[in-house]
Amino acid sequence: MSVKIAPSILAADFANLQREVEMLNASDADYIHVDIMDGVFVPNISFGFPVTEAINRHAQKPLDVHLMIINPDKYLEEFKKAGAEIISVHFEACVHLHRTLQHIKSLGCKAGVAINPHTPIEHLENILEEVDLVCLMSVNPGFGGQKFIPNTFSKIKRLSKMIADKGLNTLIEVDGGVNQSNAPLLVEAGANVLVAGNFVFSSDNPITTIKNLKNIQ
Ligand SMILES: O=C(CO)[C@@H](O)[C@H](O)COP(=O)(O)O
Repeated sequence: MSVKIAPSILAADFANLQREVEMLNASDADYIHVDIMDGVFVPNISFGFPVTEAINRHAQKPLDVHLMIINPDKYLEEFKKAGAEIISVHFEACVHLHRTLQHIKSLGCKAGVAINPHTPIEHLENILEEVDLVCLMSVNPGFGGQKFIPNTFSKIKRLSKMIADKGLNTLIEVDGGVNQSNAPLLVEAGANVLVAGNFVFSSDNPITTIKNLKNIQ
């Protein structure tokens, strides 16, 4: 299976969102990664339902919605309505993670769990069967354009083994500081979805940048 690419719309030009989404439609991107930040779980506020819905109105790729918010259960229906196909909640924000994942699936969405750089993947041992995608944060969540944290490599390898040992096909997504230098190593370690924000949108030719990431073996 070739690696899936999920450009993070957080790094797009918000004044030209339709144009940016149309660019992603024309690219090899597999998903559009949508970062929702509440200013409480993370020290930044991004955007909410109306902007997600506006992105979805133009998108021809599935929306991969990453909720960096407390109390995600309260907002799952709204994000489903706004167009989310994958909804990832943070392990650190969910007291009843099993219940939250069932809730996401009951809406017909794929259920993802995002974990912070300091959170051991071993915490997912007893929930992995319920998870469609694990989003390994390779930066502290809250901002685009940060430096990649190298402990991600060992987390990918351990998670890959855990998934294989259980006979699952859970996707491993890496999010934060992904670029052309670390991407081949991430894929080699076992990542199958790469989120890239600034690396894509700040490049001279985002379509070519996405294609180059996609062609990593
Ligand atoms: O969730 C986050 C940040 O909290 C990420 O999705 C970033 O948006 C990725 O951006 P880059 O690090 O690739 O610029």
